[in-house]
Amino acid sequence: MPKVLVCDSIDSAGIEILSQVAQVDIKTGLPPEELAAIVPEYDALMIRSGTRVTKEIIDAGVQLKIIGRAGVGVDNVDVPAATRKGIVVVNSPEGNTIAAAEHALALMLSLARHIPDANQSVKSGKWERKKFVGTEVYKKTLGVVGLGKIGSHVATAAKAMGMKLIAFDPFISAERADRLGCRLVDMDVLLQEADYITLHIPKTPETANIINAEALAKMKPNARIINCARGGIIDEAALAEALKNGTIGGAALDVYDSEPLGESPLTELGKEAILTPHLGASTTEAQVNVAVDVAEQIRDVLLGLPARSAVNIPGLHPDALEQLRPYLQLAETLGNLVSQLVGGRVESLNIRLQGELANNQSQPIVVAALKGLLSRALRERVNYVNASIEAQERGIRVVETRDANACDYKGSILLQAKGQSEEHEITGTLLGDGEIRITNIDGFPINVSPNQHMLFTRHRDMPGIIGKIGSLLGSFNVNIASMQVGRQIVRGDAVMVLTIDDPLPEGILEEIVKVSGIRKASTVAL
Ligand SMILES: NC(=O)C1=CN([C@@H]2O[C@H](COP(=O)(O)OP(=O)(O)OC[C@H]3O[C@@H](n4cnc5c(N)ncnc54)[C@H](O)[C@@H]3O)[C@@H](O)[C@H]2O)C=CC1
Ligand SMILES: O=C(O)C(=O)COP(=O)(O)O
Repeated sequence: MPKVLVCDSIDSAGIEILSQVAQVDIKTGLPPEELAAIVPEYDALMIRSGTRVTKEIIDAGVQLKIIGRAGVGVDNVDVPAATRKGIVVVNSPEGNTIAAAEHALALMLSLARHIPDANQSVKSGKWERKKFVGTEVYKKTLGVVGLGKIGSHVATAAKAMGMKLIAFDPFISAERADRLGCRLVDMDVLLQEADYITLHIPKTPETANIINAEALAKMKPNARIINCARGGIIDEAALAEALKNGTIGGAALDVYDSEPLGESPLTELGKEAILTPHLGASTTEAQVNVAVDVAEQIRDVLLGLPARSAVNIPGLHPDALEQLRPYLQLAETLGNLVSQLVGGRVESLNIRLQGELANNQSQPIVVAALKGLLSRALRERVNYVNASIEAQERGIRVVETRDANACDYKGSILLQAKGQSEEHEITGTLLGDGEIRITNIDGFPINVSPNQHMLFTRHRDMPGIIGKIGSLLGSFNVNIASMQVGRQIVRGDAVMVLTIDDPLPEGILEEIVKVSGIRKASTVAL
């Protein structure tokens, strides 16, 4: 039974799903050295933001197949290191959207009405109505940085409260912003015009410290900023200084550069700063959503099925993936076949998607073909996660073309692989029942259902040659399952594909090429 290590607090609904297919160990709050010591036993890790999955942990995780992040941000996982090792990283892109958006809104209103400090004051026996006079958000301008899932929900709710909306997000269209009632502006305009700024961007090298001393200096003196996205997007020292100096009016933070926050100038501030301990996703509903979403994906991957929200595999909607799955198998088989025909190192691969496939998303098909191409050299070490990187590192030039008018079949894939001394081309399609058919080899039409053991020959089309090969195989006790010949012109060049029941015995290939008219023979094993 596979083993899953749950490293952070996960809702029991997720644990139940995992327990159906795996032994589940729950060990939260492990120091990195202890995690590194036990990770070799595990097939899967399930984490939240509390665990850092570094390259060291990934290297130690020799059995790891999947890392599941029960939430959105995967900045605590070394995704490139996982990809390099062929480990799938999945998250739950939508499970906590509402929770995070509502927390940002709660923080905005808390800043506007000083709720945390007023609550503290009443609990300490005081009645300070004058001290806690607030401001309305109605008709104020909210600047949304990052108009993705969470930012959009915040924008919709803020619109309903009568706020004016501006947004900065270089990756979304003005039409989408328009539909949300937002005016897209550049960052400087947003900093200068907003009364409230709310951050909903991932932490990346571009967004690190995007709110620094210079940005804070551009904000209105009474402006307030909310960070419910990631620590490190705001320069915390510069923010503490700006709040102390009155450069800006207030800040509410849920996330920090280093968590738990510990000693920080932020904790010494008054009612102008509101701090929560990374609670954005901490609602009962969101925790059930993310736990179920990620546990299902871990279960599926452990059962050999694809994950719906892998961050390091070409993404496809599950329905689209289901539709494409037979073609992925076809591409992988053709990749494997063509690499064996080429023999040595493949230097370039041309992938042509034909017929109805030409209008499809090609990336998963390309990855599948590369997986097949590399499987002879890398065996089970290559998978859908690392095939592209492995191909890139081996210097394989990949060219992708499309031909919607190639209409011999509904959809077909042509692979053309070039090695140092040989170049081969193979086309395949799917029959109605999803069965794979090879329809062309090196320009010769053929109709072969690929088999575990095959023999390919290139020969001159002349009387007697097929019989000679048949008797030769018979003399080595090789049973032929099927035989197909393809030629372009009578008595010209031809190809022959034999599917056989067992691997060819040693020495027989040498005998086959001695037969008059045979130019070349090679075996292929799937
Ligand atoms: N506090 C908490 O507990 C939670 C925090 N989060 C964090 O919230 C953030 C946003 O999450 P989602 O809305 O689900 O992500 P999303 O991917 O739907 O949206 C992110 C948006 O940021 C935009 N963006 C990326 N780089 C940008 C840049 N340099 N400048 C401006 N915009 C940029 C993207 O175009 C996208 O529209 C993530 O960092 C996530 O980790 C998410 C859930 C809970
Ligand atoms: O989903 C996210 O990105 C979050 O930040 C939530 O973090 P958490 O799962 O609550 O540790």
